[in-house]
Amino acid sequence: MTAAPADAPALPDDVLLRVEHLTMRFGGLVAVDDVSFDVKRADITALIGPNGAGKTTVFNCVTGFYKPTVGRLTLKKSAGESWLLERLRDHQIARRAGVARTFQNIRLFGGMTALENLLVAQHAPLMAASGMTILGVLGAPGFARAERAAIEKAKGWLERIGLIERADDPAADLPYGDQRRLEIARAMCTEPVLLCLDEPAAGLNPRESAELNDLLRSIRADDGVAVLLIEHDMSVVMEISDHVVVLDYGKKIADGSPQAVREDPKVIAAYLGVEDEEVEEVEREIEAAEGGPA
Ligand SMILES: Nc1ncnc2c1ncn2[C@@H]1O[C@H](COP(=O)(O)OP(=O)(O)OP(=O)(O)O)[C@@H](O)[C@H]1O
Repeated sequence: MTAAPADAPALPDDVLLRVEHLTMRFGGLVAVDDVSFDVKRADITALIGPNGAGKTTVFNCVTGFYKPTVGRLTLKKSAGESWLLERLRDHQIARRAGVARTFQNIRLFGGMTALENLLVAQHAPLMAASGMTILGVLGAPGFARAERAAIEKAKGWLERIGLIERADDPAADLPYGDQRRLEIARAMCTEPVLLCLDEPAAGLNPRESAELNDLLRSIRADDGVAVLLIEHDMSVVMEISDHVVVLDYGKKIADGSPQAVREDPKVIAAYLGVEDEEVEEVEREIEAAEGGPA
């Protein structure tokens, strides 16, 4: 592992997370190879690429599930101060640095109600209000206040995701798309600065996909929370992302606006599965289709 610098560097105002030279090796396999990119505040950044490109591994490094073999992950803490995520344990990244995540497969507590799932997410502030004592839980006015605030917050999120009528239903009884949005609401109840979503649109029908897009847009606009998502559904990526980072065989091959990335011959080649020497040919075909070189 590379030595981390003595001090976390200050990031430009508009940058929330800076990934620098991220490399992750599993034995002889280089799953992520010298990848660098920025996630800006209140932007939706999509991480895309063919199967096995290294997207989940980048996610796992940002959220602390893996310690990078090499690289620096700087997350802005407050004006002039930053966290170095590679130095923190995963629970510290979630609780102290404010990075929340969801997984490819839904991980709600299926037997608990929708409301209870959102209350569980607020366990940490509730326990802090109890002073970590049973007397605190039973009698302290501070705990009662914190509990009321937690319920209000949970109800507010159920309203936002259109599930207030189903607050008392077990999470497992909800349709798939509702479970996805509930999971995102649960992550948002931890008040993150960065929300990491692993394939949030997977398995959704077009209506559920549109509801997800609306929710993510409102998180960007109303909560000012930056979103980093892995997504295979290009209609979701192109519709809601501000910034797209493309990986292929562990390396970054493109980084820019959805429009720029969509027209990048290297990206098209990666998705079509053509060899490196065929990229120029793809480039010529795109130019021809667009009526000649730009
Ligand atoms: N824990 C691990 N041990 C060994 N190899 C791993 C591990 N995790 C991932 N890999 C390998 O690293 C490479 C990148 O995998 P990763 O899951 O990050 O790709 P991905 O882009 O998320 O793929 P997908 O779109 O299929 O989910 C793959 O070759 C994978 O087999």
